[in-house]
Amino acid sequence: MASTTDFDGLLAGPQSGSAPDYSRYRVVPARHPWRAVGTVAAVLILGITLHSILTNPKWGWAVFAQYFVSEPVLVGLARTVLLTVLASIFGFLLGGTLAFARVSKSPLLAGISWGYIWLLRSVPLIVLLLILNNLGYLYTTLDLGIPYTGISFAQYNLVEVLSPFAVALIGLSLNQAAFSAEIIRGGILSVDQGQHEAAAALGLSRRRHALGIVLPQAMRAILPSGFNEIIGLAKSTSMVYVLALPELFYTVQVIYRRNLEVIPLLMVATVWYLIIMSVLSLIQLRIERHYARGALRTTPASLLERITGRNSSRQNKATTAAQSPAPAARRPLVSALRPARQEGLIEIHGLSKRYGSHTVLDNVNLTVRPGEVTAILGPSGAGKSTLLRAINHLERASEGFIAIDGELIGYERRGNVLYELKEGAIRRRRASIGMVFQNFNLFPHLTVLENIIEAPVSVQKVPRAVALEQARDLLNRIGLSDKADAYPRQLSGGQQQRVAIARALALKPKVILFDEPTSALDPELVGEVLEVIKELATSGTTMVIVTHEVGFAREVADTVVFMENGRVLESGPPAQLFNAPAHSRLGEFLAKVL
Ligand SMILES: Nc1ncnc2c1ncn2[C@@H]1O[C@H](COP(=O)(O)OP(=O)(O)OP(=O)(O)O)[C@@H](O)[C@H]1O
Repeated sequence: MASTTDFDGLLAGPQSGSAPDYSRYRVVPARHPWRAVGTVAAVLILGITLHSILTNPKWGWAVFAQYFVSEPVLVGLARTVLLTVLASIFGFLLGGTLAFARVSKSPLLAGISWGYIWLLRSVPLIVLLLILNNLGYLYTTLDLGIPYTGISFAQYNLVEVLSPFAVALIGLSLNQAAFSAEIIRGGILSVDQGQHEAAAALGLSRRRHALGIVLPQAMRAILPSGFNEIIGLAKSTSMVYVLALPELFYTVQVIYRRNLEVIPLLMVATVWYLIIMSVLSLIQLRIERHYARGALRTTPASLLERITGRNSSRQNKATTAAQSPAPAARRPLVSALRPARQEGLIEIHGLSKRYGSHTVLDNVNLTVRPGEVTAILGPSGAGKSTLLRAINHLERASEGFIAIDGELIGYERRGNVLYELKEGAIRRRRASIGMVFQNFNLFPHLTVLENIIEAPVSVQKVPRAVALEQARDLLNRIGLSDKADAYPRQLSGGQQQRVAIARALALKPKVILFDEPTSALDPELVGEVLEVIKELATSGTTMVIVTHEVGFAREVADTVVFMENGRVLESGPPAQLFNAPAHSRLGEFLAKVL
């Protein structure tokens, strides 16, 4: 332990003006005597209990050994394992479908899902099993055909179809589905709203959105309670004794009723249940580790890695890669974009947006010419972000229209009639509009490269190898080649925002929308993001930037738009707006922010 004299020496350093020599101090780890006492007590109690269990002849260990791997017990065990595995698979598949139905926008699907969950959670499992077992008395045959027409393709005797195993499997699966649906729904709800918006802005299909973005992130919340359910299910299989189905518990019951060796045979069942639960717990650990990728800055070492002292996870490799030598010389960003063409004309006519009685956008009219950079300024709550999100159809207009290169957002014009587009068509159109969010909204479970290629591969169907090459090229141009395999949470805020810009550029959009791209960043990191945007501004891509960086807007924008209370109060070249504002509110705003 550091002596008083040593401690004095530590303090004396800065006071005397010279740094203390820390290398001569010895560090003594904190001691926890009560922890040691507790451990010894626990080991003692465990030892006494084990000794008593192993030496007391009444436990009947010889009988235990005789039956532990006997044929009827192993057959019963196989049935228990099979029921657990199959009912878990069917239960979670049906539960997943019910959960997605419950969060869907369709009131009918959500209502049906709610009704199923309500009913199955209310009926005790044992009652459900008995009802299913008696179904054969209610309906003697199972007809596959067209109802009420007399047309039948196949007919089965229901009593034969519903064997005890089939009844047990159906009952356990239906019961499991109701509980797992709510667990999966909880996981889905735990995924940040920004992730849904980013997936929508990239034009990902519903399927890819649900299975590729939402579910992998939801899994972290789903797994602990999900495995609880599976473990509960493995134990609930013992309830199928009401069907006289000889699974593990029923089998030992049959044996001990015959030989009256109750305790040894209950121990046979208990030890097998312990083994099943231990295997399930190990599987849970493995799966949890898989879905933890990207969620933490460093993946915790596995049990094996902790024992061997090696950490070989991909995430930690990525961190090492991040420290590798500087990559090849950086190429300019501008040449990576689509060749400057007269594309990306944005026309906004009479756009209004209301939430209830609150008017957020009020008859906005604005034209952004192709290749122009437009900065939108205004006080908080002016409606700037809402306007930007309406351009990308993340917000639906209450009135008015927006067109990009003459194509209406959200509608298709045929003659004088406007047909509202379905979600699939809206998503396809979104691919030509890039969006960069305030909070980056990178997908945390995907590496930097995977984030960038996600939309080109799944939306534009670019071959994976080509998309990877283009993504590496983009990363080089934004100076982040060495972070290709890192996860977003391993990057600084500025780096994350540069990756988010690369992700938007990967779709080669006609228009890029920036929603306060620097406001979530530390002042030190703002510069690196603004540099990338400045470079893009010379590329001829149409850009609309909502920003609070007035100096940046003055330098980069061709047009500045000033908004307040959902209206455009003034717009024009930066020199005109900043040097001679026509509207008194703009003058007041500039006086405050400059
Ligand atoms: N989903 C919503 N429901 C109800 N009101 C909303 C909703 N979204 C935005 N608003 C309201 O719309 C107004 C404009 O919001 P918006 O985010 O567009 O403002 P902003 O100009 O971008 O502000 P800031 O600079 O603070 O981000 C605000 O008063 C906000 O409370």
